[in-house]
Amino acid sequence: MNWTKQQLRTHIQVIQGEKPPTIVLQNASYLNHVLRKWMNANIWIYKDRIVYVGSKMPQNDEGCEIVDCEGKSIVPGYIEPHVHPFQLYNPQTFASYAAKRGTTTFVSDNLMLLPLPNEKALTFMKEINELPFSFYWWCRYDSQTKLQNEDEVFSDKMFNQFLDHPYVLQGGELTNWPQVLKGDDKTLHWMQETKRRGKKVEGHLPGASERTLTKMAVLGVDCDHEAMTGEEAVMRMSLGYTTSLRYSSIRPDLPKILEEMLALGVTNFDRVMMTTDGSTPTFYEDGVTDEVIRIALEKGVPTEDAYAMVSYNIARHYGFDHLYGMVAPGRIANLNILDNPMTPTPTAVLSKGLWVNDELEANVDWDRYDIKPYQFDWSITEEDLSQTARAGIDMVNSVITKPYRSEVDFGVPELSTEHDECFFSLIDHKGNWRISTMLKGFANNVSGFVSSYSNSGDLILIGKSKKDMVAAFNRMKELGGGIVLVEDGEVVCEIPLTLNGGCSTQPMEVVMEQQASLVKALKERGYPFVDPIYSLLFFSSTHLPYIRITPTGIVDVLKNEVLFPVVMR
Ligand SMILES: Nc1ncnc2[nH]cnc12
Repeated sequence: MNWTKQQLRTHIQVIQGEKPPTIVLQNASYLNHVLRKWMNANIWIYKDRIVYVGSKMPQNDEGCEIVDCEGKSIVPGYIEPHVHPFQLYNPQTFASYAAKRGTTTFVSDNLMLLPLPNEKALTFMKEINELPFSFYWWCRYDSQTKLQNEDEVFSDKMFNQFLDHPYVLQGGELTNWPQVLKGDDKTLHWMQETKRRGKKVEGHLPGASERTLTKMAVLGVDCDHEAMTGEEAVMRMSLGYTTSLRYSSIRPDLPKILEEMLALGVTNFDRVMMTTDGSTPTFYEDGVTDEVIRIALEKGVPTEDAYAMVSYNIARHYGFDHLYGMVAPGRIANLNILDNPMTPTPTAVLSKGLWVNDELEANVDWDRYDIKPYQFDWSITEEDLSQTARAGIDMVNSVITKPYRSEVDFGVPELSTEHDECFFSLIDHKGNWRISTMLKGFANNVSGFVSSYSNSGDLILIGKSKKDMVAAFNRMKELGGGIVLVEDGEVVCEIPLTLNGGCSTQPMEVVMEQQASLVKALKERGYPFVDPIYSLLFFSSTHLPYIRITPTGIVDVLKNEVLFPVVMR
Protein backbone atom coordinates (compact mmCIF):
# COMPACT_ATOMS: atom_id res chain seq x y z
CA MET A 1 0.00 0.00 0.00
CA ASN A 2 1.66 3.18 -1.12
CA TRP A 3 -0.06 6.24 0.21
CA THR A 4 1.17 9.42 -1.41
CA LYS A 5 2.85 12.14 0.66
CA GLN A 6 -0.30 14.19 0.28
CA GLN A 7 -2.43 11.35 1.60
CA LEU A 8 -0.06 10.84 4.53
CA ARG A 9 -0.27 14.57 5.36
CA THR A 10 -4.06 14.32 5.26
CA HIS A 11 -3.95 11.43 7.74
CA ILE A 12 -1.93 13.68 10.07
CA GLN A 13 -4.49 16.46 9.65
CA VAL A 14 -7.21 14.07 10.80
CA ILE A 15 -5.23 13.19 13.93
CA GLN A 16 -4.73 16.90 14.58
CA GLY A 17 -8.44 17.62 14.26
CA GLU A 18 -8.06 19.66 11.10
CA LYS A 19 -10.08 17.19 9.09
CA PRO A 20 -12.82 14.77 10.22
CA PRO A 21 -12.29 11.01 10.13
CA THR A 22 -14.67 9.13 7.83
CA ILE A 23 -15.72 6.59 10.49
CA VAL A 24 -15.27 6.37 14.25
CA LEU A 25 -15.91 3.13 16.09
CA GLN A 26 -16.76 4.52 19.51
CA ASN A 27 -16.29 2.76 22.83
CA ALA A 28 -14.99 -0.43 21.34
CA SER A 29 -13.42 -3.29 23.23
CA TYR A 30 -10.65 -4.31 20.83
CA LEU A 31 -7.93 -6.93 20.82
CA ASN A 32 -4.49 -5.34 21.13
CA HIS A 33 -2.15 -8.06 19.91
CA VAL A 34 1.04 -6.34 21.05
CA LEU A 35 -0.12 -6.24 24.66
CA ARG A 36 -2.14 -9.45 24.16
CA LYS A 37 -5.06 -7.72 25.86
CA TRP A 38 -8.63 -6.65 25.19
CA MET A 39 -8.71 -2.85 25.64
CA ASN A 40 -11.19 0.00 25.27
CA ALA A 41 -10.78 2.70 22.68
CA ASN A 42 -12.28 4.87 20.01
CA ILE A 43 -10.99 3.83 16.61
CA TRP A 44 -10.74 6.58 14.00
CA ILE A 45 -10.69 5.64 10.37
CA TYR A 46 -9.92 7.89 7.45
CA LYS A 47 -10.87 6.27 4.17
CA ASP A 48 -8.89 3.00 3.97
CA ARG A 49 -6.69 3.58 7.02
CA ILE A 50 -6.84 3.42 10.81
CA VAL A 51 -5.42 6.76 11.91
CA TYR A 52 -6.00 6.76 15.65
CA VAL A 53 -6.78 4.24 18.41
CA GLY A 54 -7.20 5.74 21.88
CA SER A 55 -9.44 7.50 24.36
CA LYS A 56 -10.13 10.68 22.40
CA MET A 57 -13.05 11.52 20.14
CA PRO A 58 -12.47 13.82 17.16
CA GLN A 59 -13.29 17.49 17.70
CA ASN A 60 -14.05 17.78 14.04
CA ASP A 61 -16.63 15.13 13.20
CA GLU A 62 -18.46 16.82 10.38
CA GLY A 63 -19.88 14.16 8.07
CA CYS A 64 -18.14 11.45 10.09
CA GLU A 65 -20.04 8.18 10.67
CA ILE A 66 -19.93 7.48 14.40
CA VAL A 67 -20.74 3.88 15.27
CA ASP A 68 -21.54 3.05 18.88
CA CYS A 69 -19.62 -0.15 19.62
CA GLU A 70 -20.50 -0.37 23.33
CA GLY A 71 -20.62 -4.07 24.23
CA LYS A 72 -19.04 -5.16 20.94
CA SER A 73 -15.59 -6.65 20.39
CA ILE A 74 -13.34 -5.57 17.54
CA VAL A 75 -10.60 -7.70 16.03
CA PRO A 76 -8.32 -7.25 13.00
CA GLY A 77 -9.76 -8.43 9.68
CA TYR A 78 -8.99 -12.11 9.15
CA ILE A 79 -6.24 -13.15 6.76
CA GLU A 80 -6.34 -16.43 4.80
CA PRO A 81 -2.64 -17.29 4.50
CA HIS A 82 -2.96 -20.11 1.96
CA VAL A 83 -5.68 -19.78 -0.70
CA HIS A 84 -6.08 -21.67 -3.97
CA PRO A 85 -8.59 -19.18 -5.38
CA PHE A 86 -9.77 -21.30 -8.29
CA GLN A 87 -11.71 -24.24 -6.85
CA LEU A 88 -14.70 -23.58 -9.14
CA TYR A 89 -14.99 -20.14 -7.52
CA ASN A 90 -12.65 -17.38 -8.66
CA PRO A 91 -10.57 -14.94 -6.56
CA GLN A 92 -13.31 -12.29 -6.64
CA THR A 93 -16.26 -14.56 -5.83
CA PHE A 94 -14.31 -16.28 -3.07
CA ALA A 95 -13.27 -12.93 -1.59
CA SER A 96 -16.79 -11.48 -1.78
CA TYR A 97 -18.14 -14.50 0.11
CA ALA A 98 -15.31 -14.69 2.64
CA ALA A 99 -15.34 -10.95 3.34
CA LYS A 100 -18.93 -11.09 4.59
CA ARG A 101 -17.60 -13.51 7.19
CA GLY A 102 -14.64 -11.33 8.10
CA THR A 103 -11.84 -12.63 5.86
CA THR A 104 -10.62 -9.70 3.82
CA THR A 105 -6.95 -10.46 3.04
CA PHE A 106 -5.83 -13.40 0.91
CA VAL A 107 -2.41 -14.89 0.22
CA SER A 108 -3.01 -16.88 -2.96
CA ASP A 109 -1.62 -19.50 -5.29
CA ASN A 110 -0.46 -18.19 -8.69
CA LEU A 111 -1.22 -21.52 -10.42
CA MET A 112 -4.21 -20.05 -12.28
CA LEU A 113 -2.05 -17.18 -13.55
CA LEU A 114 0.66 -19.39 -15.06
CA PRO A 115 -1.08 -19.94 -18.44
CA LEU A 116 -1.39 -16.15 -18.93
CA PRO A 117 1.19 -14.01 -20.68
CA ASN A 118 3.45 -12.71 -17.87
CA GLU A 119 2.47 -9.09 -18.38
CA LYS A 120 -1.23 -9.94 -18.03
CA ALA A 121 -0.59 -11.90 -14.84
CA LEU A 122 1.45 -9.08 -13.33
CA THR A 123 -1.19 -6.50 -14.20
CA PHE A 124 -3.91 -8.77 -12.84
CA MET A 125 -2.11 -9.08 -9.47
CA LYS A 126 -1.86 -5.31 -9.29
CA GLU A 127 -5.35 -4.45 -10.49
CA ILE A 128 -7.30 -7.00 -8.49
CA ASN A 129 -6.27 -4.94 -5.48
CA GLU A 130 -8.55 -2.22 -6.79
CA LEU A 131 -11.36 -4.40 -5.43
CA PRO A 132 -12.25 -3.66 -1.80
CA PHE A 133 -10.18 -6.65 -0.59
CA SER A 134 -6.44 -7.28 -0.18
CA PHE A 135 -4.85 -9.88 -2.47
CA TYR A 136 -1.29 -11.18 -2.21
CA TRP A 137 0.27 -14.08 -4.09
CA TRP A 138 2.89 -16.75 -4.09
CA CYS A 139 5.23 -17.69 -6.90
CA ARG A 140 5.36 -21.40 -7.62
CA TYR A 141 8.64 -23.06 -8.51
CA ASP A 142 6.97 -25.71 -10.68
CA SER A 143 3.57 -26.57 -12.14
CA GLN A 144 3.06 -29.64 -9.91
CA THR A 145 2.34 -31.50 -13.14
CA LYS A 146 4.57 -32.21 -16.16
CA LEU A 147 3.87 -29.50 -18.73
CA GLN A 148 5.30 -29.90 -22.21
CA ASN A 149 6.61 -26.33 -21.98
CA GLU A 150 7.59 -26.37 -18.28
CA ASP A 151 10.90 -24.52 -18.89
CA GLU A 152 9.18 -21.89 -20.99
CA VAL A 153 6.56 -21.22 -18.28
CA PHE A 154 9.10 -21.32 -15.45
CA SER A 155 11.59 -19.07 -17.22
CA ASP A 156 14.13 -16.81 -15.51
CA LYS A 157 12.11 -13.87 -16.75
CA MET A 158 8.94 -15.17 -15.09
CA PHE A 159 10.72 -15.80 -11.78
CA ASN A 160 12.34 -12.37 -11.76
CA GLN A 161 9.10 -10.60 -12.63
CA PHE A 162 6.97 -12.49 -10.11
CA LEU A 163 9.47 -12.45 -7.25
CA ASP A 164 10.02 -8.71 -7.72
CA HIS A 165 6.30 -8.01 -7.72
CA PRO A 166 5.20 -6.09 -4.61
CA TYR A 167 2.13 -8.29 -4.15
CA VAL A 168 4.12 -11.55 -4.24
CA LEU A 169 5.05 -12.44 -0.67
CA GLN A 170 6.62 -15.85 -1.03
CA GLY A 171 7.99 -18.60 -3.21
CA GLY A 172 6.39 -22.04 -3.27
CA GLU A 173 4.43 -23.87 -2.28
CA LEU A 174 7.39 -26.16 -2.70
CA THR A 175 5.73 -29.30 -4.08
CA ASN A 176 8.90 -30.37 -5.93
CA TRP A 177 11.02 -30.64 -2.77
CA PRO A 178 12.04 -34.27 -3.49
CA GLN A 179 13.73 -33.02 -6.69
CA VAL A 180 15.42 -30.22 -4.73
CA LEU A 181 16.84 -32.76 -2.31
CA LYS A 182 17.98 -34.91 -5.23
CA GLY A 183 19.94 -32.02 -6.76
CA ASP A 184 17.53 -29.72 -8.64
CA ASP A 185 19.69 -26.59 -8.45
CA LYS A 186 17.37 -24.53 -10.61
CA THR A 187 14.64 -24.60 -7.96
CA LEU A 188 17.22 -24.13 -5.21
CA HIS A 189 18.52 -21.08 -7.06
CA TRP A 190 15.05 -19.51 -7.14
CA MET A 191 14.55 -20.36 -3.47
CA GLN A 192 17.78 -18.46 -2.75
CA GLU A 193 16.58 -15.59 -4.92
CA THR A 194 13.29 -15.53 -3.00
CA LYS A 195 15.18 -15.18 0.29
CA ARG A 196 17.55 -12.60 -1.17
CA ARG A 197 14.48 -10.47 -1.88
CA GLY A 198 13.44 -10.83 1.77
CA LYS A 199 10.46 -13.04 0.92
CA LYS A 200 9.34 -16.32 2.47
CA VAL A 201 9.44 -19.87 1.14
CA GLU A 202 6.34 -21.97 1.75
CA GLY A 203 6.90 -25.72 2.02
CA HIS A 204 4.68 -28.61 1.03
CA LEU A 205 6.07 -31.40 3.15
CA PRO A 206 3.41 -34.03 3.92
CA GLY A 207 4.67 -36.89 6.05
CA ALA A 208 8.20 -35.43 6.18
CA SER A 209 10.52 -36.89 8.79
CA GLU A 210 12.46 -34.79 11.27
CA ARG A 211 15.53 -35.22 9.07
CA THR A 212 13.73 -34.05 5.90
CA LEU A 213 12.21 -31.09 7.74
CA THR A 214 15.67 -30.21 9.03
CA LYS A 215 17.19 -30.35 5.54
CA MET A 216 14.38 -28.27 4.05
CA ALA A 217 14.75 -25.66 6.81
CA VAL A 218 18.47 -25.49 6.01
CA LEU A 219 17.62 -25.01 2.32
CA GLY A 220 15.35 -22.11 3.22
CA VAL A 221 11.78 -23.29 3.84
CA ASP A 222 10.08 -21.02 6.42
CA CYS A 223 6.59 -22.43 6.78
CA ASP A 224 4.66 -25.62 6.16
CA HIS A 225 0.93 -26.39 6.18
CA GLU A 226 1.09 -30.17 5.84
CA ALA A 227 1.10 -31.29 9.50
CA MET A 228 -1.66 -33.85 9.95
CA THR A 229 -1.24 -34.50 13.68
CA GLY A 230 -0.37 -32.49 16.77
CA GLU A 231 2.96 -34.27 16.90
CA GLU A 232 3.82 -33.24 13.34
CA ALA A 233 2.83 -29.66 14.09
CA VAL A 234 4.99 -29.59 17.22
CA MET A 235 7.92 -31.10 15.29
CA ARG A 236 7.70 -28.28 12.77
CA MET A 237 7.47 -25.70 15.56
CA SER A 238 10.42 -27.17 17.42
CA LEU A 239 12.49 -26.93 14.23
CA GLY A 240 11.68 -23.23 13.91
CA TYR A 241 9.01 -23.46 11.23
CA THR A 242 5.96 -21.27 11.14
CA THR A 243 3.22 -23.88 11.03
CA SER A 244 -0.18 -23.51 9.35
CA LEU A 245 -2.86 -25.77 10.73
CA ARG A 246 -5.24 -26.95 8.06
CA TYR A 247 -8.99 -27.33 7.97
CA SER A 248 -9.84 -28.19 4.37
CA SER A 249 -12.25 -30.29 2.38
CA ILE A 250 -9.68 -33.02 1.79
CA ARG A 251 -7.77 -32.60 5.08
CA PRO A 252 -10.10 -31.32 7.82
CA ASP A 253 -7.40 -32.01 10.44
CA LEU A 254 -7.57 -28.85 12.55
CA PRO A 255 -9.75 -30.08 15.47
CA LYS A 256 -7.58 -33.15 16.04
CA ILE A 257 -4.30 -31.28 15.60
CA LEU A 258 -5.33 -28.66 18.16
CA GLU A 259 -6.49 -31.27 20.67
CA GLU A 260 -3.18 -33.07 20.31
CA MET A 261 -1.09 -29.89 20.48
CA LEU A 262 -2.85 -28.85 23.68
CA ALA A 263 -2.40 -32.35 25.11
CA LEU A 264 1.31 -32.12 24.23
CA GLY A 265 1.48 -28.95 26.35
CA VAL A 266 1.77 -26.29 23.63
CA THR A 267 1.11 -22.87 25.15
CA ASN A 268 2.84 -20.62 22.64
CA PHE A 269 1.01 -20.16 19.32
CA ASP A 270 3.07 -17.18 18.09
CA ARG A 271 4.34 -19.07 15.05
CA VAL A 272 1.10 -20.86 14.29
CA MET A 273 -1.54 -19.86 11.77
CA MET A 274 -4.69 -21.49 10.40
CA THR A 275 -5.85 -22.06 6.83
CA THR A 276 -8.67 -23.63 4.83
CA ASP A 277 -6.20 -24.43 2.00
CA GLY A 278 -8.46 -23.84 -1.01
CA SER A 279 -11.37 -26.02 -0.03
CA THR A 280 -14.10 -26.77 -2.52
CA PRO A 281 -17.15 -24.46 -2.33
CA THR A 282 -19.60 -26.43 -0.17
CA PHE A 283 -16.99 -26.81 2.57
CA TYR A 284 -17.44 -23.09 3.23
CA GLU A 285 -21.16 -23.33 4.06
CA ASP A 286 -20.42 -22.93 7.78
CA GLY A 287 -17.90 -20.15 7.29
CA VAL A 288 -14.37 -19.47 6.15
CA THR A 289 -11.77 -18.24 8.65
CA ASP A 290 -14.55 -17.56 11.17
CA GLU A 291 -15.17 -21.32 11.19
CA VAL A 292 -11.55 -22.21 11.98
CA ILE A 293 -11.51 -19.67 14.83
CA ARG A 294 -14.70 -21.25 16.16
CA ILE A 295 -12.97 -24.63 16.17
CA ALA A 296 -9.91 -23.23 17.96
CA LEU A 297 -12.09 -21.60 20.62
CA GLU A 298 -14.10 -24.80 21.09
CA LYS A 299 -10.87 -26.74 21.59
CA GLY A 300 -9.81 -24.35 24.36
CA VAL A 301 -7.26 -22.17 22.58
CA PRO A 302 -7.17 -18.76 24.37
CA THR A 303 -9.14 -16.10 22.47
CA GLU A 304 -6.05 -13.91 22.01
CA ASP A 305 -4.24 -16.78 20.26
CA ALA A 306 -7.23 -17.96 18.23
CA TYR A 307 -7.55 -14.49 16.68
CA ALA A 308 -3.78 -13.99 16.38
CA MET A 309 -3.52 -17.23 14.39
CA VAL A 310 -5.69 -15.69 11.66
CA SER A 311 -4.34 -12.16 11.72
CA TYR A 312 -1.37 -10.91 13.76
CA ASN A 313 0.78 -14.07 13.49
CA ILE A 314 0.20 -14.22 9.74
CA ALA A 315 0.97 -10.53 9.25
CA ARG A 316 4.23 -10.90 11.17
CA HIS A 317 5.19 -14.03 9.26
CA TYR A 318 4.79 -12.31 5.91
CA GLY A 319 6.34 -9.08 7.17
CA PHE A 320 3.28 -6.91 6.55
CA ASP A 321 2.23 -6.24 10.15
CA HIS A 322 2.71 -2.53 9.44
CA LEU A 323 -0.44 -2.87 7.28
CA TYR A 324 -2.44 -5.86 8.52
CA GLY A 325 -3.24 -7.93 11.57
CA MET A 326 -3.49 -5.17 14.17
CA VAL A 327 -5.98 -2.65 15.44
CA ALA A 328 -3.45 0.16 15.55
CA PRO A 329 -2.68 3.46 13.85
CA GLY A 330 -1.33 3.18 10.31
CA ARG A 331 -2.93 -0.17 9.53
CA ILE A 332 -5.39 -0.69 6.71
CA ALA A 333 -8.94 -0.37 8.04
CA ASN A 334 -9.78 -4.07 7.93
CA LEU A 335 -11.80 -4.62 11.08
CA ASN A 336 -14.37 -7.13 12.27
CA ILE A 337 -17.05 -6.18 14.77
CA LEU A 338 -18.15 -9.15 16.87
CA ASP A 339 -20.99 -9.58 19.34
CA ASN A 340 -18.41 -11.08 21.70
CA PRO A 341 -15.02 -12.82 21.46
CA MET A 342 -16.57 -16.29 21.47
CA THR A 343 -18.58 -15.64 18.26
CA PRO A 344 -16.02 -15.11 15.48
CA THR A 345 -18.53 -14.53 12.65
CA PRO A 346 -18.70 -10.72 12.60
CA THR A 347 -21.90 -8.71 12.70
CA ALA A 348 -20.15 -6.02 10.66
CA VAL A 349 -16.98 -5.97 8.57
CA LEU A 350 -14.83 -3.13 7.32
CA SER A 351 -12.49 -3.82 4.43
CA LYS A 352 -10.22 -0.99 3.30
CA GLY A 353 -12.51 1.26 5.33
CA LEU A 354 -15.66 0.19 3.44
CA TRP A 355 -18.58 -1.67 4.98
CA VAL A 356 -18.84 -5.12 3.47
CA ASN A 357 -22.44 -5.73 2.41
CA ASP A 358 -24.47 -6.71 -0.64
CA GLU A 359 -24.06 -3.24 -2.11
CA LEU A 360 -20.26 -3.39 -2.08
CA GLU A 361 -19.19 -3.56 -5.71
CA ALA A 362 -16.52 -6.02 -6.73
CA ASN A 363 -16.35 -6.62 -10.47
CA VAL A 364 -13.46 -7.90 -12.53
CA ASP A 365 -13.13 -7.47 -16.29
CA TRP A 366 -11.62 -10.92 -16.84
CA ASP A 367 -11.29 -10.54 -20.58
CA ARG A 368 -8.72 -7.81 -20.01
CA TYR A 369 -6.33 -10.42 -18.60
CA ASP A 370 -7.04 -13.08 -21.27
CA ILE A 371 -9.07 -15.03 -18.74
CA LYS A 372 -12.07 -16.02 -20.83
CA PRO A 373 -14.23 -18.92 -22.01
CA TYR A 374 -12.38 -21.74 -23.70
CA GLN A 375 -12.97 -21.74 -27.43
CA PHE A 376 -12.75 -25.00 -29.29
CA ASP A 377 -12.51 -25.00 -33.07
CA TRP A 378 -12.09 -28.77 -33.02
CA SER A 379 -14.10 -31.81 -31.99
CA ILE A 380 -13.55 -35.30 -30.70
CA THR A 381 -14.83 -38.67 -31.86
CA GLU A 382 -15.03 -42.00 -30.04
CA GLU A 383 -11.72 -42.86 -31.70
CA ASP A 384 -10.06 -40.21 -29.48
CA LEU A 385 -10.95 -42.32 -26.47
CA SER A 386 -9.23 -45.47 -27.69
CA GLN A 387 -6.46 -46.77 -25.48
CA THR A 388 -2.96 -45.35 -25.91
CA ALA A 389 -1.38 -46.33 -22.58
CA ARG A 390 -1.37 -49.64 -20.79
CA ALA A 391 -0.75 -48.44 -17.20
CA GLY A 392 -4.21 -48.20 -15.62
CA ILE A 393 -4.86 -45.80 -12.75
CA ASP A 394 -6.47 -47.12 -9.57
CA MET A 395 -7.92 -44.64 -7.07
CA VAL A 396 -6.92 -45.24 -3.43
CA ASN A 397 -8.92 -42.26 -2.18
CA SER A 398 -10.11 -38.89 -3.59
CA VAL A 399 -6.58 -37.89 -4.56
CA ILE A 400 -4.11 -40.78 -4.26
CA THR A 401 -3.76 -43.19 -7.15
CA LYS A 402 -1.71 -46.32 -7.83
CA PRO A 403 -0.94 -48.21 -11.04
CA TYR A 404 -2.81 -51.37 -12.00
CA ARG A 405 -3.14 -53.61 -15.01
CA SER A 406 -6.65 -53.92 -16.39
CA GLU A 407 -8.02 -57.20 -17.69
CA VAL A 408 -11.00 -55.47 -19.26
CA ASP A 409 -11.40 -55.31 -23.07
CA PHE A 410 -10.89 -51.66 -23.96
CA GLY A 411 -11.79 -51.87 -27.62
CA VAL A 412 -15.57 -51.71 -27.05
CA PRO A 413 -17.84 -48.66 -27.23
CA GLU A 414 -19.30 -49.27 -23.78
CA LEU A 415 -18.09 -50.94 -20.58
CA SER A 416 -20.12 -53.10 -18.18
CA THR A 417 -21.52 -51.43 -15.05
CA GLU A 418 -20.74 -54.62 -13.13
CA HIS A 419 -17.24 -53.32 -12.36
CA ASP A 420 -15.72 -49.98 -11.37
CA GLU A 421 -13.36 -49.47 -14.33
CA CYS A 422 -13.96 -46.57 -16.72
CA PHE A 423 -12.46 -45.19 -19.91
CA PHE A 424 -10.13 -42.35 -18.93
CA SER A 425 -8.55 -39.72 -21.18
CA LEU A 426 -6.66 -36.47 -20.84
CA ILE A 427 -6.96 -34.32 -23.97
CA ASP A 428 -5.06 -31.10 -24.63
CA HIS A 429 -7.43 -28.15 -24.32
CA LYS A 430 -6.02 -26.92 -27.62
CA GLY A 431 -6.69 -30.32 -29.19
CA ASN A 432 -3.11 -31.22 -30.14
CA TRP A 433 -2.51 -34.35 -28.08
CA ARG A 434 -4.27 -36.96 -26.01
CA ILE A 435 -3.65 -39.94 -23.75
CA SER A 436 -6.15 -42.65 -22.87
CA THR A 437 -6.08 -45.43 -20.34
CA MET A 438 -8.34 -47.06 -17.72
CA LEU A 439 -9.45 -45.60 -14.39
CA LYS A 440 -10.44 -47.96 -11.60
CA GLY A 441 -12.45 -47.00 -8.53
CA PHE A 442 -14.12 -43.81 -9.82
CA ALA A 443 -17.61 -45.31 -10.25
CA ASN A 444 -19.66 -48.18 -11.68
CA ASN A 445 -22.36 -46.04 -13.28
CA VAL A 446 -20.83 -42.83 -14.59
CA SER A 447 -21.61 -42.86 -18.29
CA GLY A 448 -20.04 -39.69 -19.72
CA PHE A 449 -18.17 -37.19 -17.56
CA VAL A 450 -15.97 -34.36 -18.82
CA SER A 451 -14.10 -31.63 -16.99
CA SER A 452 -11.97 -28.71 -18.12
CA TYR A 453 -11.21 -28.12 -14.43
CA SER A 454 -7.86 -29.84 -13.84
CA ASN A 455 -4.36 -28.99 -12.60
CA SER A 456 -3.09 -28.35 -16.12
CA GLY A 457 -6.29 -26.87 -17.60
CA ASP A 458 -6.57 -29.80 -20.01
CA LEU A 459 -9.67 -31.93 -20.47
CA ILE A 460 -10.44 -34.97 -18.37
CA LEU A 461 -12.90 -37.52 -19.78
CA ILE A 462 -14.18 -40.40 -17.67
CA GLY A 463 -16.97 -42.86 -18.33
CA LYS A 464 -18.47 -46.17 -19.30
CA SER A 465 -19.86 -45.03 -22.65
CA LYS A 466 -17.69 -43.45 -25.31
CA LYS A 467 -20.84 -42.03 -26.91
CA ASP A 468 -21.87 -40.24 -23.69
CA MET A 469 -18.29 -39.06 -23.13
CA VAL A 470 -18.33 -37.43 -26.57
CA ALA A 471 -21.76 -35.92 -25.77
CA ALA A 472 -20.40 -34.54 -22.47
CA PHE A 473 -17.42 -33.09 -24.34
CA ASN A 474 -19.76 -31.42 -26.85
CA ARG A 475 -21.79 -29.81 -24.07
CA MET A 476 -18.64 -28.65 -22.26
CA LYS A 477 -17.51 -27.16 -25.58
CA GLU A 478 -20.81 -25.25 -25.93
CA LEU A 479 -20.39 -23.90 -22.39
CA GLY A 480 -16.87 -22.65 -23.12
CA GLY A 481 -15.46 -24.83 -20.35
CA GLY A 482 -16.95 -26.64 -17.42
CA ILE A 483 -17.85 -29.94 -15.85
CA VAL A 484 -20.59 -31.99 -17.49
CA LEU A 485 -22.19 -35.32 -16.61
CA VAL A 486 -24.17 -37.07 -19.35
CA GLU A 487 -26.28 -40.23 -19.26
CA ASP A 488 -28.07 -41.78 -22.24
CA GLY A 489 -27.33 -38.69 -24.28
CA GLU A 490 -28.93 -36.34 -21.69
CA VAL A 491 -27.11 -33.82 -19.50
CA VAL A 492 -27.64 -34.85 -15.85
CA CYS A 493 -25.59 -32.08 -14.30
CA GLU A 494 -23.28 -29.29 -15.38
CA ILE A 495 -21.13 -26.52 -13.95
CA PRO A 496 -20.14 -23.85 -16.48
CA LEU A 497 -16.55 -22.73 -15.86
CA THR A 498 -16.00 -19.88 -18.24
CA LEU A 499 -12.75 -18.52 -16.85
CA ASN A 500 -10.06 -20.51 -18.66
CA GLY A 501 -11.98 -23.72 -18.05
CA GLY A 502 -11.38 -23.67 -14.29
CA CYS A 503 -13.48 -21.03 -12.56
CA SER A 504 -17.08 -19.89 -12.56
CA THR A 505 -18.19 -16.28 -12.64
CA GLN A 506 -21.26 -17.12 -10.54
CA PRO A 507 -21.44 -16.14 -6.85
CA MET A 508 -20.24 -18.70 -4.29
CA GLU A 509 -23.79 -19.57 -3.23
CA VAL A 510 -24.67 -20.63 -6.80
CA VAL A 511 -21.45 -22.60 -7.23
CA MET A 512 -22.05 -24.32 -3.89
CA GLU A 513 -25.44 -25.55 -5.12
CA GLN A 514 -23.96 -26.68 -8.42
CA GLN A 515 -21.17 -28.54 -6.64
CA ALA A 516 -23.64 -30.19 -4.23
CA SER A 517 -25.82 -31.42 -7.14
CA LEU A 518 -22.82 -32.75 -9.01
CA VAL A 519 -21.37 -34.56 -6.01
CA LYS A 520 -24.80 -36.07 -5.25
CA ALA A 521 -25.18 -37.24 -8.85
CA LEU A 522 -21.69 -38.78 -8.85
CA LYS A 523 -22.20 -40.48 -5.49
CA GLU A 524 -25.53 -41.90 -6.67
CA ARG A 525 -23.59 -43.38 -9.58
CA GLY A 526 -21.00 -44.96 -7.32
CA TYR A 527 -18.24 -42.38 -6.69
CA PRO A 528 -17.04 -43.67 -3.31
CA PHE A 529 -14.74 -40.95 -1.95
CA VAL A 530 -15.05 -37.56 -0.23
CA ASP A 531 -14.29 -34.98 -2.89
CA PRO A 532 -14.62 -35.62 -6.66
CA ILE A 533 -13.67 -32.01 -7.40
CA TYR A 534 -10.26 -32.59 -5.86
CA SER A 535 -10.01 -35.89 -7.77
CA LEU A 536 -10.38 -33.90 -10.99
CA LEU A 537 -7.87 -31.26 -9.92
CA PHE A 538 -5.21 -33.73 -8.84
CA PHE A 539 -5.37 -36.52 -11.48
CA SER A 540 -2.55 -34.62 -13.22
CA SER A 541 -0.74 -33.39 -10.07
CA THR A 542 2.67 -34.93 -9.64
CA HIS A 543 3.06 -33.86 -6.01
CA LEU A 544 0.86 -36.80 -5.01
CA PRO A 545 1.63 -40.53 -5.21
CA TYR A 546 1.89 -42.73 -7.22
CA ILE A 547 0.77 -42.41 -10.83
CA ARG A 548 -0.49 -39.33 -12.69
CA ILE A 549 -1.91 -38.51 -16.10
CA THR A 550 -0.12 -35.35 -17.31
CA PRO A 551 0.37 -33.31 -20.49
CA THR A 552 3.60 -35.23 -21.14
CA GLY A 553 2.13 -38.64 -20.42
CA ILE A 554 1.47 -41.08 -17.62
CA VAL A 555 4.03 -40.41 -14.93
CA ASP A 556 5.48 -42.62 -12.20
CA VAL A 557 5.75 -40.00 -9.46
CA LEU A 558 8.41 -41.57 -7.26
CA LYS A 559 10.72 -42.27 -10.21
CA ASN A 560 9.75 -38.96 -11.85
CA GLU A 561 9.53 -40.90 -15.13
CA VAL A 562 7.10 -40.80 -18.06
CA LEU A 563 5.79 -44.36 -18.46
CA PHE A 564 3.63 -43.70 -21.54
CA PRO A 565 3.87 -40.46 -23.52
CA VAL A 566 0.89 -38.58 -24.91
CA VAL A 567 0.13 -39.08 -28.62
CA MET A 568 -0.54 -36.37 -31.19
CA ARG A 569 -4.10 -36.17 -32.55
N1 LIG B 1 -1.16 -28.11 -4.07
C1 LIG B 1 -2.36 -27.66 -4.40
N2 LIG B 1 -2.60 -27.17 -5.62
C2 LIG B 1 -3.81 -26.72 -5.97
N3 LIG B 1 -4.84 -26.72 -5.14
C3 LIG B 1 -4.65 -27.20 -3.92
N4 LIG B 1 -5.47 -27.32 -2.87
C4 LIG B 1 -4.79 -27.87 -1.86
N5 LIG B 1 -3.52 -28.11 -2.21
C5 LIG B 1 -3.41 -27.69 -3.49
